[in-house]
Amino acid sequence: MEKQPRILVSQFMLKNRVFEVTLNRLFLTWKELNARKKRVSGSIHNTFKVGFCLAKVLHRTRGVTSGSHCVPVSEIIAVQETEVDNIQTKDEGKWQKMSQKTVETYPYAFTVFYVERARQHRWRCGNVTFFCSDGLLRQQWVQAIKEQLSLQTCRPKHLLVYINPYGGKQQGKQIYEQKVVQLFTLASISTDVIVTERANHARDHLKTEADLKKYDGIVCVGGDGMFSEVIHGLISRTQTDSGVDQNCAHEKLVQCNLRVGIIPAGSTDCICYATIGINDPVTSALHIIVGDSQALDVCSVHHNDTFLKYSVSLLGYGFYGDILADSEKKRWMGPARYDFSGIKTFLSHHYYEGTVSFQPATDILGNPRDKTKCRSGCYVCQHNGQLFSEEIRDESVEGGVSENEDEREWKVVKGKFLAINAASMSCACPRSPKGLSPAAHLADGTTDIILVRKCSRLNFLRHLLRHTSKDDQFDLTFIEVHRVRKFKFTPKYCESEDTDVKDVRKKLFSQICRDHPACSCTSVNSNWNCDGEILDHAAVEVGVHCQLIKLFARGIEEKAGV
Ligand SMILES: CCCCCCCCCCCCC/C=C/[C@@H](O)[C@H](COP(=O)(O)O)NC(=O)CCCCCCCCCCCCCCC
Ligand SMILES: Nc1ncnc2c1ncn2[C@@H]1O[C@H](COP(=O)(O)OP(=O)(O)O)[C@@H](O)[C@H]1O
Ligand SMILES: [Ca+2]
Repeated sequence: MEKQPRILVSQFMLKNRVFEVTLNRLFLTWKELNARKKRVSGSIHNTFKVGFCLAKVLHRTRGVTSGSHCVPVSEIIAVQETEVDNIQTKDEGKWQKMSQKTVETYPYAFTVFYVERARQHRWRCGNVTFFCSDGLLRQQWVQAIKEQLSLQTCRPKHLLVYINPYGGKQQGKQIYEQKVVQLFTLASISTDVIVTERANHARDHLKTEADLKKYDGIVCVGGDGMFSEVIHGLISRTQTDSGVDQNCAHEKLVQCNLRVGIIPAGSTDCICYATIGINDPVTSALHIIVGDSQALDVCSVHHNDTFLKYSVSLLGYGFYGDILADSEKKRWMGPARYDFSGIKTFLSHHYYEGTVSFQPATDILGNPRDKTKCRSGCYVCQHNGQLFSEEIRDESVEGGVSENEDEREWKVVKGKFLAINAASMSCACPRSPKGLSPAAHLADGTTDIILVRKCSRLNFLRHLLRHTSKDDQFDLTFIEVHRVRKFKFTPKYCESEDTDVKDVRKKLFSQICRDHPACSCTSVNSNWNCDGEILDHAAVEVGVHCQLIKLFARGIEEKAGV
């Protein structure tokens, strides 16, 4: 077949007007040739139904000026030849068939589907249909656009999808079928879908059974808990395949190559919200289709040299641990369980004693009190990621852990805490759009430890309320925040080798309450909330693994659509 020219320029009809349409390696543009020409009634409009109606073209695309449009090739979803006979145009608010005259004059059409930016970081699938009188010209254009799309090698072709039918409002299956399937089909993505039948089904399948070579990525439909399952399966599988022992807290873990996409259908959806800017299934599906990639830090959590869990968002002891433990009993309430347990936990006002030790990350760019935030293409993440990989290289040359790391000073904070939170990312979510640590980075190799010391209910409420306003939630005397690469927590009432938290509670409960006759405390230790899962131990050792996994995301874009 004849080789396509590098740039295609042709004239096509659109909205009954003539447009000059240009395609090069980077952009598809269309520009009205005679902008003043009056619109003829019954004209062709570029919003219409083709099979199923994806979305109205709202002319919100970046780079749109009046009569001129520009779509990056990297944001084209698909191109299709269009049957002119079946096209319905929207005119004066009503769907109408195109006039016979137009059909006869311009019987050849093709439709381009592309990403449109809407409000609050939402993406939608827009479309535009060009009409012409020459069948060969249409064929040449469709072919050329398809060729450009085939050069987008970062796009996934075959995906493994896990759906949690019980997450959030139990809508996972419906959300996937009604909002995602048609987009994947349009983008020629094939899928193997597994609807989970029990907790840890996805994790175990990934860990031992799934033939990962077959896929270009994994998609999970659910909340943060479901995402956690998927990355546990994927990280464990990658380490096993590479002979790395997860139980060794100081071992360098091997990065996972397969990207993971999250179709939000959970209760908090913090990971999706903080990496894309919104928890919206269509937006997530489009980020998967265009083949976005965002690296993510992962914390490993160990107890006495035994691996417990990984965390990518919140590791919270005290307040958020107690909320989670209480809310698990109220799953039937759906996402509202967190508000209910939140108020209950706030009123109970428990504090916990213990020691937090950490190595402050001093050699990196960024600080938890920064005003600038982690955004798409973040310089801080790139810089610190580079620094981190250089350190790792040096270590492997010398063999063993670098001296620098061991020599770094450990800070020790002892006290009574309402909450100890480690946020590896902002933890932005619909409840708090700026998150627990607004300046935290997705991929800088660090986590922000937020210590909330014992204070009055009123002061704690002030701190909580500031998560929902512009005020600085760290600018309070009882709050400390540190950016770290590693930390340890030791509860005052330590667990012995073989006992778990429940045994400790039993053992110490009587003694504590003898010491404080008026106290209403129910437990001496809290639980760790690890991305929405409860850990079995209170004493933990945590290390950050810089950019261990990758998501189908690009970080939050600086400027959203109008
Ligand atoms: C008074 C208003 C205070 C608003 C404070 C909001 C801070 C919210 C920060 C939330 C960070 C969430 C980090 C992510 C955690 C998720 O991994 C994890 C699992 O998600 P999944 O169920 O989708 O699987 N989710 C959670 O652990 C849920 C945390 C929910 C926190 C809700 C907090 C509500 C607090 C209400 C306090 C009310 C005081 C009222 C006084 C009269
Ligand atoms: N088929 C299933 N039945 C019961 N639990 C499941 C199933 N699939 C996954 N889970 C578990 O459900 C929990 C919550 O899932 P998630 O999708 O995060 O919803 P939510 O955001 O409402 O917590 C996770 O711990 C996950 O392991
Ligand atoms: Ca981080």
